[in-house]
Amino acid sequence: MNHPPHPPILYSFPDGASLVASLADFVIKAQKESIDKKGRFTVALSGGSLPKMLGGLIGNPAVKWDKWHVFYADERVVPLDDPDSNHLLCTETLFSKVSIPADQIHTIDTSLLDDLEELADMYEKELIREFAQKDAARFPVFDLILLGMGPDGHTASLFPGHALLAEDDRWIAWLDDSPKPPPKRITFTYPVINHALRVAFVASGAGKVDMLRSVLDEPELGLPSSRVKPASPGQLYWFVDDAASAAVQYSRTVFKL
Ligand SMILES: O=C1O[C@H](COP(=O)(O)O)[C@@H](O)[C@H](O)[C@H]1O
Repeated sequence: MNHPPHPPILYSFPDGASLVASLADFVIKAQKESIDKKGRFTVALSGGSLPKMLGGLIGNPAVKWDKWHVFYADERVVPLDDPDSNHLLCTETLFSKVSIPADQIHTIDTSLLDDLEELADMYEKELIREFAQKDAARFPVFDLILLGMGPDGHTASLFPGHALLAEDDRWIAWLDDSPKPPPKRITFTYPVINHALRVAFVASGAGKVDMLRSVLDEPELGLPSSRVKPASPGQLYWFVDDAASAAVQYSRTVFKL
């Protein structure tokens, strides 16, 4: 049975290098716990600035890439070789440099279907195949979901004021009116995000300073990133740099493994 969410844990680092290194340590620890328990590590990635923040994992012998099962928290519905594709970005930044078995990278294959609803259904069925029988849960329980936060407070493809913020049934949703281009997108819903064991936001730079303060200090605004509240035993983490957290009042923690 799930319980109310624990408060988020905020880790703020003086520079990008220490953020990248500590995020790698955190992911490796999560990976080890998951593999020790279940023999695999299920992780969802975002696009935007997130993939390059995983650079500390590349070439690290502690990472068991063959045990990784990778999904997308969201995807832009463009050809897979389009510069806007989250899959292309993750492939160029990470997958091409590590050895995750190809059938364990769960792409949202935008070339297969034109209809957004069918595409969302197809990906939902893929998640159901991977999780439902194994975990017998109403919603999948990811070991780790890695999210970014846009300057407007959006996360995955869940945007301020959008009707999808209220979606409480589907695992995967679609939209054709994203305020940030490209307009057509596929996204995890909150029930999926909030059932994960660990959710980690990664945000850096002064461009995020106002939004990070609003998300952490003014949850009553209901911004999309504030609505990420994994139910206990799940835990929400924020990995940020001091430039992004400069205006935050929320209590700080120095990350040490
Ligand atoms: O459009 C998107 O934006 C968010 C945030 O991107 P960032 O560059 O500000 O980190 C990203 O997490 C999401 O995957 C992407 O589709």
